[in-house]
Amino acid sequence: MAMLEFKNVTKRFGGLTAVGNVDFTVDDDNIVGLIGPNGAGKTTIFNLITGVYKVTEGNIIFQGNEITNKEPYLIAQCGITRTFQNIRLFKKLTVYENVLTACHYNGNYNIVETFLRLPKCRKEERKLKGQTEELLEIMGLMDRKEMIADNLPYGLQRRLEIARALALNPQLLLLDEPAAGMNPDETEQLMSLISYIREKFGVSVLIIDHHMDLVMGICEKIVVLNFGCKLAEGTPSEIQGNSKVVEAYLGVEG
Ligand SMILES: Nc1ncnc2c1ncn2[C@@H]1O[C@H](COP(=O)(O)OP(=O)(O)OP(=O)(O)O)[C@@H](O)[C@H]1O
Repeated sequence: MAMLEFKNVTKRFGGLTAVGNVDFTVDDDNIVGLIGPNGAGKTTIFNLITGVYKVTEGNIIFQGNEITNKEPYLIAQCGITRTFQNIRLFKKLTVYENVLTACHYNGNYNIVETFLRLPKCRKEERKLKGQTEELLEIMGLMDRKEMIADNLPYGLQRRLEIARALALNPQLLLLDEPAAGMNPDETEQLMSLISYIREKFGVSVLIIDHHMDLVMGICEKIVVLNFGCKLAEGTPSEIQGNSKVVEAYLGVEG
């Protein structure tokens, strides 16, 4: 069974069809790429999956359950988390605090236990601090843990955002242009990291990116959008050899 089924989904903004009757699936343990020219509807699809935008027509099914038009916090609770094209962090908090606050979402203690500093609360706090350090280690951020997030180099801010998304223990991670602004070396390191994250956390990943080497290098499947419609779907080699895709991206000689 597919982890995520995006079934004949349409999103209209007034007269503009941003996503028109698009369908695709994301299987367990898969990395799927969503590519297409600017304005093709990629981020709108992320906003529909996460409940930020309401679907006009169609259905979104996650692990067999209908999540169409549910509230974003309920969808996050189901196990879908995301990063954003324009990075969203607590800019004035440290790197460590950014991840710890996200880990607290999974904390299993209440306000009374916290106030009274009961043993259960102290044990939970130790567990969350351990989780935070493990995530910082994996993301290569441990040596910057006391740095204010806003002062981190751009590429590391993107890694920090992924760490925060992973702190919520997702089953499906949505990454919106994680390599934006990165140089080729950083992009290559990020590719290895995303593959490692899939193995380590057993998550599926849906990724939007314009770096073709990244998308072609790590995805099992690629979905290509153009003007809100699905133009093609297939393995990286199928997509690279698809004449419609080459035409949409590169244009044809007149
Ligand atoms: N809230 C909104 N209101 C009106 N139109 C919107 C809204 N959000 C997106 N759109 C429109 O929907 C279309 C698809 O936009 P979207 O941001 O999904 O494209 P994209 O493929 O992610 O592009 P990019 O690669 O530039 O980020 C665009 O024409 C955009 O202007």
